[in-house]
Amino acid sequence: MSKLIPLLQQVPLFQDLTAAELETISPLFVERKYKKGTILFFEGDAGDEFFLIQSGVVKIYRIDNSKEIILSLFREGDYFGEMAMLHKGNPRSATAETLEATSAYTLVRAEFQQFMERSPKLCLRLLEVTAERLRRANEQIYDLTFLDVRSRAVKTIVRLADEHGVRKPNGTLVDVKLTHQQLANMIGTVRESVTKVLQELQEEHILSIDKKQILVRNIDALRAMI
Ligand SMILES: Nc1ncnc2c1ncn2[C@@H]1O[C@@H]2COP(=O)(O)O[C@H]2[C@H]1O
Repeated sequence: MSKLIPLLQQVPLFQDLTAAELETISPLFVERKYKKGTILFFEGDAGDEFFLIQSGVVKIYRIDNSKEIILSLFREGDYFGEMAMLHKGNPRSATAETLEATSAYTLVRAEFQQFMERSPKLCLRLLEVTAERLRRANEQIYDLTFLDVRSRAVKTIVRLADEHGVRKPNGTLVDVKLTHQQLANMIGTVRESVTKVLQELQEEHILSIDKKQILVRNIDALRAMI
């Protein structure tokens, strides 16, 4: 059995495929390894590959005049690059860059489309994830329009804890190393404002930071703020 099959079985997108379908699709993926800081593709590139992360972290962002907004962070079991692939001729909607050494499986458009044509369940799962990402993008628009920096920072940290958190005896550790600048690029503000909010939250004993990793000590207090 291919070593990819256990990963595919854990990814909601592929979880309805039969054992035979998994056996057919798994050899079509190509395993790739990337160093930290590798650009996988740029916004605007032509794209015909789908990426499934085996390990590591990838940031999805847009940049304008050296100002960056991070749209999402993806980790093991997450996929990206499906948008340009679904519609031939659509360019990449954002840039993808590894935040850590990353291992991913890639699949070319023709193979993926063949599978979509054969598997309505795969299409439904793809729609579910796309709808969830749209819901989150709507929330980001709302937050950027109506919330102040502290509320946006709190929401971002709660989301990081929910999506990248590892339970520890003294709280939830966000399992991604992020600089204040990268957090600012997720929140849509400047580094100085993030430093100020993080300082306040540390003084309130809600979180602590060690080697660029956030440990949320009181997630309930953080949730109560949003
Ligand atoms: N707002 C977003 N939230 C989550 N993922 C996104 C968002 N925008 C783009 N992406 C992902 O980033 C990828 C960039 O390349 P694609 O447009 O091919 O496919 C895109 C999606 O997989």
